Amino acid sequence: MPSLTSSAMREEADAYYESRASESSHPSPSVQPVIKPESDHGAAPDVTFESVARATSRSDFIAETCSINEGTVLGERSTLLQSTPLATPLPPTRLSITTTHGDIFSVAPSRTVFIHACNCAGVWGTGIAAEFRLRYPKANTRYASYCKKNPSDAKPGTALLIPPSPASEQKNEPQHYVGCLFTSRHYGRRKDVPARILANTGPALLDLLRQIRDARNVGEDVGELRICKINAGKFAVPWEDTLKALRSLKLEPGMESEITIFL
Ligand SMILES: Nc1ncnc2c1ncn2[C@@H]1O[C@H](COP(=O)(O)OP(=O)(O)OC[C@H]2O[C@H](OP(=O)(O)O)[C@H](O)[C@@H]2O)[C@@H](O)[C@H]1O
Repeated sequence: MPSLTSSAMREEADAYYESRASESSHPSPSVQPVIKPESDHGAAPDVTFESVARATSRSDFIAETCSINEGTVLGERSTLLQSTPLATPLPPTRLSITTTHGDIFSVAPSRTVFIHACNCAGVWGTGIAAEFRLRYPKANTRYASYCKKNPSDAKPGTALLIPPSPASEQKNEPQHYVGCLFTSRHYGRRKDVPARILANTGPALLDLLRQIRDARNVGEDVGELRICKINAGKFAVPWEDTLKALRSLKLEPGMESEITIFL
């Protein structure tokens, strides 16, 4: 395969990435190829179309380009990499899910976020919600008053991130967050139908991830995310359906992507 000129290669690279972007659900990177015009730095890098085709992202392409040109444009390599932010990998756009068995509350590091499905009526009645009520009474009070005082905010498809209580800090107890996903308006016999609960689940988790991102952005130390088999008990939604909804979630930039499900 003959070598391409840098402008021809830029066109090949653009065409290649445009076709990849249309095949994939990942957003197309808003970056430009790093190869400079020949006039910028003398001889064009000796890059073939195979190096473009081998690369799976533009940053791979840069790495590939640099390694191919070791010895010939090595002096320029550092300039290229320093002058461009392109080597940063694309942020994950899907949840990275780890599953484990056991008690969600066992041996949890400080700052862990425990996530469960909630109704919008302010009641942690039975199931794992009752366990939350006993373990985190202050969080229960906060959740109940949020639902009562802000009925227009506590809507299905939203979430509430409850920070650790200051009292737990004073008593030197573990500092835990509670993440409430409002997946059904009511509970018991008035709970929403499974299809509605499922439709609320993705937006509720995204809202929680937004709140976590915002808290971290102002310097809060929000730790790992743990979630139970939400919706699968009292809400009577088949677990596989909820898992599918979690897997298909599209994350926004800066959102936490790692989550552990306790089965
Ligand atoms: N320690 C533990 N570690 C790990 N997993 C644990 C566990 N303990 C239980 N689980 C599992 O956690 C899943 C969720 O099952 P749940 O039935 O609780 O919740 P859900 O999400 O279906 O429903 C929400 C409504 O439940 C309540 O409703 P009430 O108010 O009583 O009307 C709330 O208030 C909401 O409204 C089930 O797989 C359990 O095996």
